[in-house]
Amino acid sequence: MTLQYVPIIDLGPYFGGTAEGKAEVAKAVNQACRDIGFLVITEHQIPKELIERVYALTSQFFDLPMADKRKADRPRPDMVRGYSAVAEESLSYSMEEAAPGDLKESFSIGPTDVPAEPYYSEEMAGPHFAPNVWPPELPGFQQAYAEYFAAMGDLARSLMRIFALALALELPETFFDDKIDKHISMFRSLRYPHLKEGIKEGQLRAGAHTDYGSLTIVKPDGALGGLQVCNRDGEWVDVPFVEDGFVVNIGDLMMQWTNDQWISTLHRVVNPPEDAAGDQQRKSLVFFHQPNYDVMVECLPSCLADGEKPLYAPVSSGDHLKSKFVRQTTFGGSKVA
Ligand SMILES: O=C(O)CCC(=O)C(=O)O
Ligand SMILES: [Fe+2]
Repeated sequence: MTLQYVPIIDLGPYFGGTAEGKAEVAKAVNQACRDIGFLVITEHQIPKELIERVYALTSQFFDLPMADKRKADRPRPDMVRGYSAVAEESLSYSMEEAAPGDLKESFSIGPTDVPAEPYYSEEMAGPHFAPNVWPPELPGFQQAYAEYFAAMGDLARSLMRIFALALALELPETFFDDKIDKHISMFRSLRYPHLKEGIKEGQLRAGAHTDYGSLTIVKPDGALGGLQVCNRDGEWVDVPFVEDGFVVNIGDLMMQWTNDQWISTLHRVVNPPEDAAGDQQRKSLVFFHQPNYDVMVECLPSCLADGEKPLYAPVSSGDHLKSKFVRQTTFGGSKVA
């Protein structure tokens, strides 16, 4: 039976380290990625204290006056760093479809503590290791964000190991390790204000889109107006909110790697219901995991049945990401691509 809802999967048995425990988790993850492309994970080993610290500093940042947030403004359209205000981006643009700007503001960082080696600065590295921009006002912010980025990188590596186990018996658990050891991921905090008026026709907190990379790890809060996923029957279903859980979904690159055996699912963030009481402002912490820029993503041999052909031409992780970024930003409503 195909899962039509997002399952909740306890990673405890994987981290417990026994072969049975790992196989049990890998099996559940395989089904989730095949059927709906989303799962909620619990027992993920990320300290609650770190999540709470990042949340608190994120609130402080978004509460700053606009002029102060603008001190950490996004430097260039192809550099996803720093602050973007409400409606400056539309995720639906990345799907080649015109849509009003998303009702969210964001703050983004890329890799921190980048080594002073040519790999990170040569032409091919493009904007992937661009310097971060930080808000000058908030002590502890840079430290907390860098710690969170590192913790998410570690969790993503564990998830990629589970993916390797889930995909094929013949793939070693560490198959992806050397493809993500210089990952070009992005961590982005989001605040969706609770707007009661001025919302345009079709304007959402985040328009329907798929994510680009290998996987995404989201820490949502419980506000009304949350994340929805389009299931195999074409219905929008709510992602369950689990207090200490993370939402994980796979992105387009993982779908290509598996020749569509796993799906990068359309999702969106809806507005709160019109009669929602109180302030239903929503905050989320989103980590977009993206393999090393020079990794060629091409169909895994174990995902090809006899006589089947790869559906996608091989693409480098860096080129794939760059092609998506530029489309996502809007300036005065026109598409920059
Ligand atoms: O805020 C969320 O829960 C998810 C947002 C999202 O899907 C994205 O930014 O790609
Ligand atoms: Fe997304």
